[in-house]
Amino acid sequence: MPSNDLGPVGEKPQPDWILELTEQLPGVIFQLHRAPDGRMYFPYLAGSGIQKLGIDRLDLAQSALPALERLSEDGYPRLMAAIERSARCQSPITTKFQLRLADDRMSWIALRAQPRKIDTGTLWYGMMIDISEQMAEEQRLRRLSDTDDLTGLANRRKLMQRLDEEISLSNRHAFPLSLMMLDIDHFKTINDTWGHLQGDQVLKDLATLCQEILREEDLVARLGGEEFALLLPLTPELHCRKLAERLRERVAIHDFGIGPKRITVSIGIAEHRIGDSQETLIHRADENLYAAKHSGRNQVMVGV
Ligand SMILES: Nc1nc2c(ncn2[C@@H]2O[C@H](COP(=O)(O)OP(=O)(O)OP(=O)(O)O)[C@@H](O)[C@H]2O)c(=O)[nH]1
Repeated sequence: MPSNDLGPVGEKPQPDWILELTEQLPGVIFQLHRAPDGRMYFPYLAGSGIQKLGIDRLDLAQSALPALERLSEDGYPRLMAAIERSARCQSPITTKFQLRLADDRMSWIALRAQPRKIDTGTLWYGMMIDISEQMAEEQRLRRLSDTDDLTGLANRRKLMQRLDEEISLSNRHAFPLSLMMLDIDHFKTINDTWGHLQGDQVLKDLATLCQEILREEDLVARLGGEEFALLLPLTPELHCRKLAERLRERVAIHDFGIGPKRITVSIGIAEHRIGDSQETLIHRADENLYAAKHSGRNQVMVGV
């Protein structure tokens, strides 16, 4: 094909070996045409991925709609915005989205395409490839890096990330937000008396108790050792204090495998104030935890 020929390749005869090569590709290569009125179609489509899509390429040569209708709810506006931006700035499209394939599976698709202005609108030269496996692996690794090994709770890294998001929402919209810092009392004695394995079991059971008492949108994290943080979005201090009391009482009567009434916790609470950073909010909750420890442990403290 001459380099100055910008027309659709689907209209030109191709040698057999090109046809064979393109049909075997593990993905899809395409030309996508968009007219000034926004209508789109694929003048050229090739690759083994077309079978997985399960839409006749002759239909797609008339209109891109049957493929666009398979996009996920958030994938559709994202792709449309990418196409619009690419046409306006004549910049490449680099995006990914979820698409329903012929077997009804939602697959993650990566799309790269280069636009060219032509007389009849914009013509993209691009490729799509199924990246569902990579996305699943990425998700698995992200979960691992966000999770505390022993309890399966969120770890400090995840807490900081959520705290960042929730604080910026609260700063912007004045949504209430509360944070509890919780520490097991005399945990060293528990380890020394019952052994480290039993100590680990206490930590796991406490993680379960915390999760049972909170809502799904709350976050329980283990910060390390016997220290936990509970982040409660849309929760004012008064409500948080009631939950903290309930949790403290439940822990105090629970049998962690060493008989009931053996374990207690101290809890410090802080409510978000406009302008707070992660550090100031955590610091206030920590100060209250410290005060709870120094006032005799097995209590909830709010004051500072
Ligand atoms: N079993 C177990 N113990 C841990 C883990 N991480 C930290 N610890 C132990 O937790 C204990 C914490 O002891 P301290 O910091 O003295 O606190 P404490 O004994 O709870 O005393 P107060 O907090 O003042 O009530 C130490 O003995 C640590 O070895 C863990 O993952 N598993």
